[in-house]
Amino acid sequence: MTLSVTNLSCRRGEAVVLRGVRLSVARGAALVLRGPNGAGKTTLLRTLAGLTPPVSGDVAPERCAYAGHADGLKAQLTVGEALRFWAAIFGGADVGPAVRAFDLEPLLDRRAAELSAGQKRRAGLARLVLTGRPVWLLDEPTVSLDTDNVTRFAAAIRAHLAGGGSAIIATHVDLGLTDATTLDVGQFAAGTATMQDDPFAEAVE
Ligand SMILES: Nc1ncnc2c1ncn2[C@@H]1O[C@H](COP(=O)(O)OP(=O)(O)OP(=O)(O)O)[C@@H](O)[C@H]1O
Repeated sequence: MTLSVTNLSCRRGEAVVLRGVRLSVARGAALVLRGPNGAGKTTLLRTLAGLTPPVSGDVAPERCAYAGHADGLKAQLTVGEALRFWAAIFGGADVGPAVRAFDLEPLLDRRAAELSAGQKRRAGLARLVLTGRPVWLLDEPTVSLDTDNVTRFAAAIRAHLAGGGSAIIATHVDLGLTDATTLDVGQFAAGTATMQDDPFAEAVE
């Protein structure tokens, strides 16, 4: 099993958004999070990524690579500089596979500040490949991508899965991951609970 959590409760600000989350994703598998706007998909992914401490339960952020709504690029760095920086941070991986997976060769000398939204997104998603981490946490990753690049990104996910990785994805776009299982996040809704109501809250304050 690549990632398994039980009895995870998640907060957003002072609100407890999700309670009793149970999920697992195996090597080579993808899990697609479902639920309407506000259900808690981003909250769950941020908690799994270690960006927001869980109210209760354990996560393993060191095994995860997160791609959220922001691309995480420094405006003044070129795409090549950003990729080499990330590669150095995550253990010195060759940037070639990431460049090829996201068709970044023509953009390597361009500063992030001068990229289109979709170009920024491709450069940001390339970081996933460079991390070498087994679990990709993806929050609406295809925003700003054109059709060809959605296809390219879906191929990158499939390659990651084929290599024994896994992915947990919040997406409203069909990525063609026919074997993916789905998880309805709404079943874990915590109602109107706040941190003050939660007996575990002090443990993470
Ligand atoms: N910074 C914040 N502080 C407090 N509450 C927040 C904050 N951001 C979001 N929320 C609330 O947390 C709940 C869960 O939001 P979340 O972003 O996880 O939903 P989502 O399922 O990802 O929605 P969407 O499909 O719109 O992206 C919502 O009720 C939302 O209003």
